Amino acid sequence: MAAVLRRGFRLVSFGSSQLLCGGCKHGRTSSLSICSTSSRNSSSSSSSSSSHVKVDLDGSTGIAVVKFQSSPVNSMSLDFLTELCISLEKLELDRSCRGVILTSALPKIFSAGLDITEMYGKNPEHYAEFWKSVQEIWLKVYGYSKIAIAAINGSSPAGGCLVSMACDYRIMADDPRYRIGLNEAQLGIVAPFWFKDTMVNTVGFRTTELSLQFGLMYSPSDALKIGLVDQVVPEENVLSTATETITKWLAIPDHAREISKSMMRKPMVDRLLASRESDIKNFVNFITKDSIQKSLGFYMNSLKQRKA
Ligand SMILES: CC/C=C\CCC/C=C/C(=O)SCCNC(=O)CCNC(=O)[C@H](O)C(C)(C)COP(=O)(O)OP(=O)(O)OC[C@H]1O[C@@H](n2cnc3c(N)ncnc32)[C@H](O)[C@@H]1OP(=O)(O)O
Repeated sequence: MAAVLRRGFRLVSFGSSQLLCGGCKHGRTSSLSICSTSSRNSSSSSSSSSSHVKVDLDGSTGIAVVKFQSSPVNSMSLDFLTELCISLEKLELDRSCRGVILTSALPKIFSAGLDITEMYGKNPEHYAEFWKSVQEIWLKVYGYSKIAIAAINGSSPAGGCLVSMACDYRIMADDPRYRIGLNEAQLGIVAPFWFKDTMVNTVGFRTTELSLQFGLMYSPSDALKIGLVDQVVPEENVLSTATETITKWLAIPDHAREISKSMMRKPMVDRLLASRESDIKNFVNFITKDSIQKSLGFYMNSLKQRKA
């Protein structure tokens, strides 16, 4: 079975089989396969690209670089989340991959977080499908069996911060214009319990309490002080530092690292798995409220006006 799955990965970059993405069941795989390309060379390195995500796997080191390439700001739309989840799932099934680096192909932005247009002016069914895909990306990254390092080469608010925190280690570019944090409160929305718990497990209770209530965004140096990121390096060194870092992690026997990680993270993964439906209902009830839609509308307009 594993061999079949691996062959599927080689031949069809974003495979049409649900088997290939057992943890990412949006039922959206076939439409995404249309725009993807892939190639593999003799040393079993490979590249694949879809509209939102590019993957380069170096077969000699076992390191895959997963680049977000969703212009203009890598906002996490349903399609983005689906493609990212499928890419990570395939790498998880690929025995030649031992760790992934998540980074951005765009300048100045790691990810603008969840795509606000997916949460505004749509119907409840759409919100439920979207939220399921948000849950899935968190479940995939937080529970990832392989090493996951975030190379944060730009701003990373809200959902972008969540995905970074779900990784094993975070390296951020030292540009003082960049910001990272869970700023949901500033949009008039509330980070759900699993965003909160991920932050508590990263920076501790008190810092999370202040961060969530104020919707605080941190500069790289402040993020380093509170432990939201593990290292701050010059922007041009972010990817090379991530590669050096992952190489150190690769020196640990996979099974020992993986079981240790699971021991730390499984209770939180299980908590969301046990309450997925109620969490979706809660999100849909919340996001469909007139007052919340109004807040999101104001926020979207303020983003546009800031530019004008
Ligand atoms: C019960 C639980 C309930 C709810 C839980 C919900 C949890 C939500 C999590 C989230 O992730 S919400 C999203 C939070 N994200 C943000 O607040 C980021 C907002 N964006 C920015 O701050 C900036 O855009 C930036 C990312 C710093 C980039 O700045 P820059 O100056 O480079 O670009 P610009 O602002 O001009 O934006 C370009 C373009 O992109 C649109 N945009 C930006 N962010 C988003 C987004 N998150 N979703 C959708 N669209 C976004 C922006 O409006 C511009 O559009 P335009 O070109 O059409 O004007």
